[in-house]
Amino acid sequence: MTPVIRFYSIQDAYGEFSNFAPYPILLDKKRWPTSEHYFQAQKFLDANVQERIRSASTPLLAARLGRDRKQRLRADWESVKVSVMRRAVEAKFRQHDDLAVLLLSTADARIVEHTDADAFWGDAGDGSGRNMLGRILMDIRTILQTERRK
Ligand SMILES: Nc1nc(O)c(N)c(N[C@@H]2O[C@H](COP(=O)(O)O)[C@@H](O)[C@H]2O)n1
Repeated sequence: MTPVIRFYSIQDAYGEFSNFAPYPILLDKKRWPTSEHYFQAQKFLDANVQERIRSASTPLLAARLGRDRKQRLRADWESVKVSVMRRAVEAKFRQHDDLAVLLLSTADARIVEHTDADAFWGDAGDGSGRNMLGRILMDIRTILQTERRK
């Protein structure tokens, strides 16, 4: 049977896979404290709002700012959010080799963001969620496996 790796809290096993884990990334010529900061900031086209989110002191605060609907969400967000997440997560694993090694160590395990707080990026707690973050992680793992086999 395929093993399953469930992650969520950054304090627990495989917490490094969470976007809240403290692994800065360089993207769009800027340094982002976490992939969560980058993802949340891309919801907005206003450079000032993006900058406020980039400067947030914690990923939780960045997420709160990104979820604040007083700010106007970019019109195409629903159609671009998965590719934005993929870009952020790929940057994180390419820019931190220790993370790439950890991801590769999971071999062919199914990776699941396990939380009842999120039915899109996570599994909704009962497996009914889409687990999009887990899927992105597994896609990036496949790319890294292929590259490192060459
Ligand atoms: N720590 C945490 N708390 C929540 O309430 C969550 N929903 C998640 N999931 C992560 O949230 C990010 C997406 O946020 P949006 O709801 O799209 O603004 C993404 O990083 C999920 O992995 N995490």
